[in-house]
Amino acid sequence: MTDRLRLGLNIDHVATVRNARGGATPDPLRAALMAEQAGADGITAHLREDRRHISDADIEALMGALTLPLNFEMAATEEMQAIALRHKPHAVCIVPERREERTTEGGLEVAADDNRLAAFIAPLREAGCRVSLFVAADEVQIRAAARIGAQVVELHTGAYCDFTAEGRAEDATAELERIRKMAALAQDLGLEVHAGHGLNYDTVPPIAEIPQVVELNIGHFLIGEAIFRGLPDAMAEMRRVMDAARG
Ligand SMILES: CC(=O)[C@@H](O)[C@H](O)COP(=O)(O)O
Ligand SMILES: NCC(=O)COP(=O)(O)O
Repeated sequence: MTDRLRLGLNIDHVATVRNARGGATPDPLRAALMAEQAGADGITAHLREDRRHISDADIEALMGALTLPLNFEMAATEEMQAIALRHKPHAVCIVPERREERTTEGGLEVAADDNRLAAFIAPLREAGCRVSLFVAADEVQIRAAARIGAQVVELHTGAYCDFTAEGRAEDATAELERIRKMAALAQDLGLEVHAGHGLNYDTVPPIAEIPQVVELNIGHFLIGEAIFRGLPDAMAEMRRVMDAARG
């Protein structure tokens, strides 16, 4: 078996359920602590500008209670940079955000914004946060990420997952091939390679087989599965699927 593929659990949508009623339950911290016990390798939480799910208090609570590394997802704004520098999480992942989007739609446009992003990530890296950029499987973006000093790229698997769900097998295969090629390029450029968005038990195996990919961040699907089979069991099945694919 090649190196163990890490599983980061994204707990955003525990907060989505909580916020549906504006109360305190279900608590994303409880899910994170349960995931720790269930063998997660990390926790991912996305503090969106509109706070539609994860709140500032959630991040405070996670930082105070987690023993697992926190991967703090954030937009490239001064507000989020200040929050990240205050907490100094293990990792930050810079993601594009548009208020009107239902979920993250595309990857970060690094090349078109490289000078600003280079200056934006420098203090985060100097504060000891591992800096990841959430990008499409696109050579221009991967090369720009390496150029501006990111340590990690997280490859956006949303298009691949959407094509698969829509039965567009040829498009899914083509996107998967792009992801494979960009994972190899990213590693050649000295970047650590992660992948995430929209992954489920069916779409994970081909991604898990990519040798350069060392971490998957999975949230929406696993939180949904947890409704029916409980979080530990849902995660155990994903672990089994990942390990089986990794060989
Ligand atoms: C970047 C990414 O794909 C997710 O980690 C992100 O959190 C998606 O946004 P929502 O969780 O708001 O759907
Ligand atoms: N960066 C991807 C992530 O954290 C989880 O995305 P999803 O599984 O909720 O789509």
